[in-house]
Amino acid sequence: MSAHRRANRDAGPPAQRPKPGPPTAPIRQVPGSGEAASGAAGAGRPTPAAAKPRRRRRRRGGSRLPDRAIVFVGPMAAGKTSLGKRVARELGIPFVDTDAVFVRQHGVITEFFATHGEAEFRRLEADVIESELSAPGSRIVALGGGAVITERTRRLLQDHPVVLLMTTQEAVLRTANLARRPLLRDDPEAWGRILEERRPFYEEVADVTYRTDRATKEQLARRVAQWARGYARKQNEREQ
Ligand SMILES: Nc1ncnc2c1ncn2[C@@H]1O[C@H](COP(=O)(O)OP(=O)(O)O)[C@@H](O)[C@H]1O
Ligand SMILES: O=C(O)C1=C[C@@H](OP(=O)(O)O)[C@@H](O)[C@H](O)C1
Ligand SMILES: [Mg+2]
Repeated sequence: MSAHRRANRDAGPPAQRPKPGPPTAPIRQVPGSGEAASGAAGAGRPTPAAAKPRRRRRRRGGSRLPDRAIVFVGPMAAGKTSLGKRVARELGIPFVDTDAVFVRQHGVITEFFATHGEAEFRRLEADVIESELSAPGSRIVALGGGAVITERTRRLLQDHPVVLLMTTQEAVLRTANLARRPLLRDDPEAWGRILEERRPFYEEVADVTYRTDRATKEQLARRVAQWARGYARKQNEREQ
């Protein structure tokens, strides 16, 4: 079993194509908690304010974070955008949401779907993602939920640390703004069906999985940030 499969123990069957690159050491997934257990996530960790100066020192050292985009994937309304922003803040690095870039370039997504259809959306979405992933340097990049169905995008993700966020339909229907999501607004219950269609793709690209319905955003932001630092450490060890 590959390292990233071990990290995805609660996310379903093994990927057909193991993803190369770090992490190389096992990163256990705590069953049911959705947290990577490679570090002491949660208890005893510094407050964000206290942690800030230390993060800055680490960043100047230049070796504490992956030197490329850390990518968030997962089903609609799992928390990619909101958690991605928080993790970027926690790590002191930029955040990019590829849906927001799409909107700046092509207009509102619901309207784009209505006028041009999903296939054209996917083509342009993949262009946006390719352009964002090609930029060097540490960044968090949140994708739209359907981005992984495009093979070109999945191929690009092989070269990036990928965090999969998972949740449940019940949690999504409770919290999400469905009007902004063209695939859900007329049929919210489609969420579960769409997830099952895409699940193999999510599992193929993911290095680690977190459940966003079982912990607060604050807890998750710290845990994912910790995981990203561990990923970079292993990457550096491999390169030395
Ligand atoms: N633990 C959590 N992590 C992330 N988002 C959460 C969490 N709990 C509730 N939410 C809410 O779920 C919604 C997720 O929306 P969003 O971040 O846009 O998801 P996505 O980008 O995956 O579609 C937001 O309204 C967010 O406030
Ligand atoms: O899952 C999908 O097909 C989509 C998800 C959306 O992003 P979020 O996952 O951020 O809601 C957005 O890209 C578009 O509405 C299509
Ligand atoms: Mg989003």
